[in-house]
Amino acid sequence: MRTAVLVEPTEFQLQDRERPEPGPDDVLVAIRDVGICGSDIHYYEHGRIGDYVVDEPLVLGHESAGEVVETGENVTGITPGNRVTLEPGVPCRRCPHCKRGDYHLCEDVVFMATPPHDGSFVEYVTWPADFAYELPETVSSIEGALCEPLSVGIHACRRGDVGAGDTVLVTGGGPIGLMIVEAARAAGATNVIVTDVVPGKLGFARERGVDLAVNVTETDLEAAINEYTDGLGADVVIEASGAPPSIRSTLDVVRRGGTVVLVGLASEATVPIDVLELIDNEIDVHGSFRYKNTYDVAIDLLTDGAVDVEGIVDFQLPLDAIDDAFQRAIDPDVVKGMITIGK
Ligand SMILES: NC(=O)C1=CN([C@@H]2O[C@H](COP(=O)(O)OP(=O)(O)OC[C@H]3O[C@@H](n4cnc5c(N)ncnc54)[C@H](O)[C@@H]3O)[C@@H](O)[C@H]2O)C=CC1
Ligand SMILES: CC(=O)[C@H](N)C(=O)O
Repeated sequence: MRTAVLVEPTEFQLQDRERPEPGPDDVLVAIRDVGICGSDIHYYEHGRIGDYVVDEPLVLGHESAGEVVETGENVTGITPGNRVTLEPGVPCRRCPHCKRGDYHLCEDVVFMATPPHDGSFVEYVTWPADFAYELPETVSSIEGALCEPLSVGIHACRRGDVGAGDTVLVTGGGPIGLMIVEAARAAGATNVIVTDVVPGKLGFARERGVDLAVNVTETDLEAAINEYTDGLGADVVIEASGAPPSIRSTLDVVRRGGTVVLVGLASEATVPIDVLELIDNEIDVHGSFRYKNTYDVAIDLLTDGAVDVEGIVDFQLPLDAIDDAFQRAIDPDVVKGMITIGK
């Protein structure tokens, strides 16, 4: 089967690998669509993300959907021919985190495209059947693949307890920021504001109907939010850029008693914050890591037409053109590239 392998930073090799056999609890999936995530681009360009180092050839890709072609003997409920989306992180199911329901915090998780585990830029993947979710006819394979970043958005909104009537500020208008916007609206937020530093990203966020888009290189964010909220501040601020100045600014723009959710992975390990400001204003600060129990919700939201994920896709290219696809995806104006396999 054709497999795109990152053999060195910025170098993919298309290899022919043996098709895997599903285990008794697995499904064998013919992969159709895979999104290119920011983490894939980071591994492609730099060969590492923090402590995760690509020191062996690695298959990237973890936002994937496809069609079941075979099932293991214990699998019920999914049959060949079903279209599915794959939740890319499979936990150990036995550790204290898994047992208390926080399976996304499992330290032994097998997460696609995170060294040393291969991902889904490949024709076939075997995956535990309970981490494969059937897609209804009305949900496309691309939408299925994008259940992954949408899940990041849903989880972040849950962490921020986003609810009806909230004013939500999302800092960073990349794919994750835009998925947070979708999830926040679906949760009932009535005012959604996005910041960025790239004019094209802000223009795109405006086209997608955000209530306010702020270029923080030109506009004082605190003043803009004060004006927009009559001096109150945003109910929930969800940081999705990872830029230290943006992380620092969250406490200046959240209302007293509000919530800050940190999603963006800071490019610096230490970002100073004013602890007294945090205490005096009784601000809740939450980290948000990946997601748990979001795939069914993501599919329901897509089925109901409550979110738009396909609209963030800039281009689709076949697996053979993966080099071109990554070169295009690096452009800061590009939001989401997709690889199409097996069509
Ligand atoms: N916590 C988690 O579970 C996850 C975290 N992430 C992280 O979330 C962040 C966003 O992911 P993507 O959207 O894929 O990344 P991205 O790099 O495509 O988007 C980030 C956006 O932030 C903008 N930006 C840069 N500096 C800014 C500033 N000072 N103020 C406002 N915007 C600024 C960029 O122009 C870009 O549009 C990344 O740090 C990524 O590593 C991604 C997935 C899961
Ligand atoms: C950090 C990422 O972008 C990636 N989606 C992951 O969850 O590891």
